[in-house]
Amino acid sequence: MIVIKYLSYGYRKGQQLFEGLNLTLHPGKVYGLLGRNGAGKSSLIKQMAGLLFPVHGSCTLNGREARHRDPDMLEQLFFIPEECQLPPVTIPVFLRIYQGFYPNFNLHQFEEYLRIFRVPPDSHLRRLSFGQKKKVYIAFALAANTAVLIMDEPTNGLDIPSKLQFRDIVRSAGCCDRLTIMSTHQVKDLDNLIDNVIMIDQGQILLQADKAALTEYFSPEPLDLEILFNRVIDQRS
Ligand SMILES: Nc1ncnc2c1ncn2[C@@H]1O[C@H](COP(=O)(O)OP(=O)(O)OP(=O)(O)O)[C@@H](O)[C@H]1O
Repeated sequence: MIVIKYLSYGYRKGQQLFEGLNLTLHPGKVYGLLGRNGAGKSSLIKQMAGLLFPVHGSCTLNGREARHRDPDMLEQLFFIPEECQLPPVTIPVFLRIYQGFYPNFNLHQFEEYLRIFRVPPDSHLRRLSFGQKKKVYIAFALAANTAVLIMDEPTNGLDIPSKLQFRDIVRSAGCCDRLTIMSTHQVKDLDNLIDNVIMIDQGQILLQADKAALTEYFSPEPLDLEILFNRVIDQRS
């Protein structure tokens, strides 16, 4: 569970991005963090990953302060940044170095995800394109089977077929108690993966709701997250 309580944060003194933010995320759910460019999505999920620290308030992962980045917490947390930096080694060497950090890592799953993404498993990471590197990172992250998986704009840099493969892989990797949160400003890319929607703008949470509840609310009209998102944002402008 991720619990954010009264979190305030700003990059510069006197300029608050978040002020008194509260949010609780539960295991077993896939959260979509939606917001336009500059809304604060990356900053919020970096707080969850312990990469930015609250000025006031707290952010805890399963009861531990994220900012402490305890080894016990880190082996159950995977964060995929928007731009993935990977060491200049082959995939087998990468695996030898990193898989030991994740006790639930599953090699068979990793190989299967690479196969679906069409990345040769013996590739040298230095020779892969931006999108191919991102696929290796995503495959590794899902195969790590951590309790918490945080992805920042995971579909950025993926071409259209790869976005479909991404959706298939995330769906097939879904396990009952993993908490997944994905940020995006491209709502359509993640629409049918998400089961809870969080919309933020200018550092504030505009809406948090289960997609099932939203679907029922909008029934008999089909729920279109992109239209809802634009409507919520328009009301603020
Ligand atoms: N390192 C930084 N130093 C100063 N300001 C920053 C820094 N990183 C982000 N910001 C500012 O914080 C605000 C939120 O940025 P953030 O990257 O969290 O937004 P975002 O919703 O992830 O945007 P995008 O969709 O473009 O990735 C923006 O106004 C941005 O200019």
